Amino acid sequence: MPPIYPFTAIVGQERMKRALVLNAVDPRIGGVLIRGERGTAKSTAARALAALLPKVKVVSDCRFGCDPDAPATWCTECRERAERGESLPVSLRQIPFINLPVSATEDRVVGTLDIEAAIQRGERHFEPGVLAAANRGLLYIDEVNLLDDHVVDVLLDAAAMGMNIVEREGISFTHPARFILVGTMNPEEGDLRPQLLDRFALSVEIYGIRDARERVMIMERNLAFEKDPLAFVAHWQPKEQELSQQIEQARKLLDQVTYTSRDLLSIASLTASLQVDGHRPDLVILKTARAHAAFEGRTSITARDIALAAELALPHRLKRTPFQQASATMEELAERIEQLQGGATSGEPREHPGGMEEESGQKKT
Ligand SMILES: Nc1ncnc2c1ncn2[C@@H]1O[C@H](COP(=O)(O)OP(=O)(O)OP(=O)(O)O)[C@@H](O)[C@H]1O
Repeated sequence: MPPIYPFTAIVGQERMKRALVLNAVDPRIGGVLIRGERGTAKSTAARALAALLPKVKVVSDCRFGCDPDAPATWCTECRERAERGESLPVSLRQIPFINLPVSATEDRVVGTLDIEAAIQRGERHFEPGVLAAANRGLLYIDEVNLLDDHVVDVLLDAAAMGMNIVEREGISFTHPARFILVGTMNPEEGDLRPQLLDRFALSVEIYGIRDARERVMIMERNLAFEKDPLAFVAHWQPKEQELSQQIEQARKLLDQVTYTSRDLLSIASLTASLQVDGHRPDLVILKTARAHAAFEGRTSITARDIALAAELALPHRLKRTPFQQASATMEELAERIEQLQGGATSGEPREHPGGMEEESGQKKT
């Protein structure tokens, strides 16, 4: 594999980096949509993140990279092998980075069942698609707004469920499809339908950096990388290692992160006052705030975690009137949340267990 430009060598673009890292801490957050200018390190950051993430344990000869420690998520083939009493070989694998082409069809994404083989020979043949290749990795969809709406719908459904179920003529095949979803788009080339927009958990608006010194730094680093990629990668390796370990620690801590009823009330008051649609944003803010607390090595969330999460979860969900600016700044959001924290005095805060599933009825995917 050719050397990859390191994540930690990307200059600025902190909000995009934060959204990506928090999805890596908890892929159940549900992905990030990066909207904005070309040439702003979107694909560089996504590819670099996949390269630095810790290796994962897989069933070595499984086409879907099933997790040997999570039998409930196994594909149809691993399940059948286990039922036959076969022991499944285990190895470590680098997480895959999958780039979805904009011309992708539904079959290419979900995979195909060979019905003729089933009818003529009684055999089940499943040709894996992009969802299989992306399992436990990072799925990058460049120009998601130009992809067929139905394909986006199928992708987002699988991402939310964490599995891909293909059914045809009474035959079905299931495999896990848990991945970090990263979509990008240039709004000048058309927007996503609001229904699809809302199903991306987080969003980030990205612009070219205006500061001349930072632009110089971008040139210098890219020239150094082009001149001697291996030396450049080696130079950044300690920082990459540090971030990788921080993400790994955060993943372990995540289920222990608690929140109080006051935190929930802060989130609810914020989303209610901004009149966002539905309840998805509330859940996304909570999950993201927990991932941020875990990333900083804490086991309870603070108003700042909620503010940082809201900054990522709300921009694409704020309703615009013709005369309104949709982008609430970080400071405005933080101010709102701090006010809400101060005002939420009804009853004593109650500790909740780390898992939000009990509270929201949401299942881990
Ligand atoms: N902030 C940055 N720090 C370091 N390098 C950067 C930065 N922004 C852009 N670059 C460099 O600029 C080039 C273009 O970046 P990249 O291909 O990631 O852009 P992109 O946002 O994915 O654009 P497109 O949508 O056109 O593919 C790369 O060589 C990348 O390393």
